[in-house]
Amino acid sequence: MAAIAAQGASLCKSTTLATLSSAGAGDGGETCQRGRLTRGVQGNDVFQARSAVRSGSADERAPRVRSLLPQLPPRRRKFSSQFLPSISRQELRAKQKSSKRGNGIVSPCASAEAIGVRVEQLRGAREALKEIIQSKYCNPILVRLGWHDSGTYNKEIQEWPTAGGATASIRFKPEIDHGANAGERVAGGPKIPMRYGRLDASSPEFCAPDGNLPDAAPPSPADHLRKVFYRMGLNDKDIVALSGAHTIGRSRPDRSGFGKESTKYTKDGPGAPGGQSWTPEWLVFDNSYFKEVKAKRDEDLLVLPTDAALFEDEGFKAYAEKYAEDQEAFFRDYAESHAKLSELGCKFDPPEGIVIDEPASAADSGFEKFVAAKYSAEAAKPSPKKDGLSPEMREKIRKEYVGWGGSPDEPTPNYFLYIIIGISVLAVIVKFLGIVQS
Ligand code: HEM
Repeated sequence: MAAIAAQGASLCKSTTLATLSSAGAGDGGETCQRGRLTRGVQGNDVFQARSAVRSGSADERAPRVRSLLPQLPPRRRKFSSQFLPSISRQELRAKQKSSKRGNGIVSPCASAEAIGVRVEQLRGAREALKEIIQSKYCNPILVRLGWHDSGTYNKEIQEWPTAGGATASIRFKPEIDHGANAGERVAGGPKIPMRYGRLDASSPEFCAPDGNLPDAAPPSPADHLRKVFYRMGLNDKDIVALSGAHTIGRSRPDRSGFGKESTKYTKDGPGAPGGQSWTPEWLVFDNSYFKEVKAKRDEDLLVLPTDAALFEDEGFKAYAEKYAEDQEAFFRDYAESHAKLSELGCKFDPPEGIVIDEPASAADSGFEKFVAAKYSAEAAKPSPKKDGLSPEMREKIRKEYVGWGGSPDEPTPNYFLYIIIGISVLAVIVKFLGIVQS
């Protein structure tokens, strides 16, 4: 998926973190599977990208490195430099020091312009990350990582980065140790409009409080989901659309406590085998999550209480039914909600952010206006009085009509027109006969 991993990127250095998201979402594969979320991503994407290019034999590495070389200035023909700002670490530290504000909040990065961030570098980073995802199947865990970073946001708190959100504070202890954080194929899916250049919170003092992320089995799942997502400023549509991210990935009992050790869909991997997925094709981003949760047809597929709530709560159901039936609608809404999620609590440098893709055409960017009533439980009931007739009366009339020789599959004949034509023909005949007699 073109931009699904954008969230995962948010733990990485601000300028490059969003590239993860745009690279596509897998499981941590061998590396990412091992435990807590950041063990999969190792702190930042620069590190990941470096190790990905360093991994494998020299023969395997050569084409990867070659493909990146043309984008690098000659003196920087080392892969890792690709992602680094074109100033020295000392200069960067000095800039960070001088950007300490009176209120104690640190602006951790010099301006994007000053550190020489270039759109080509970001694009190069994104391509490298796509390779990592393809070889490590780590798209699901990257999406989850980004979501867990963003999902701590509290809209009632005005101050950045204390409000939480996509500030990469998840890379610090204690946040990474919170219970909820235990734990190419490019996956397809919608293209998400991403902005890069998010600033990272600079120190552990900005870690979100524990307990901001949702529980998977709370006593009242729908109320709990609303409490958590409304705190972020998100709505029912966002809750349902974003839950659709479970169309990829697996749950593992040793991490979250949920899911089976292994199922017929996960016993052979790809990546580290085991866990329980929500869908059979758990590296493909499509709308199968909604179909499977609705059908509950297979014990090998996971349905958490919070997943089931999407088809039980009247407010959520309208959306869940729609997404089960219409993948395009799911993609449009998911892209919109994910873009929102990825910018919760964000500050950009430059303030308008950095866009590395051509703007989508007006037709592509227009999110369909969602009419919940069309899919609501009410709409599903037969409408009793549209034409003032009860369903029973309508059925009686239909039967009488069929009894007279009419067919329910044919339009009603236009008797009025036939009568007019008949009268006209008679009038002509009478007139004609009159002329002949006289
Ligand atoms: C609505 C409330 C949510 C609950 C209760 C929930 C719960 C969970 C749980 C229990 C797991 C299994 C973790 C493990 O054992 O490794 C999981 C995995 C996952 N979640 Fe969620 N989640 C929620 C929302 C979201 C959202 C909003 C997203 C993304 C936008 C998301 C993306 C994922 C992904 C991609 C995985 C798979 C990770 C992997 O394969 O390693 N989840 N979630």
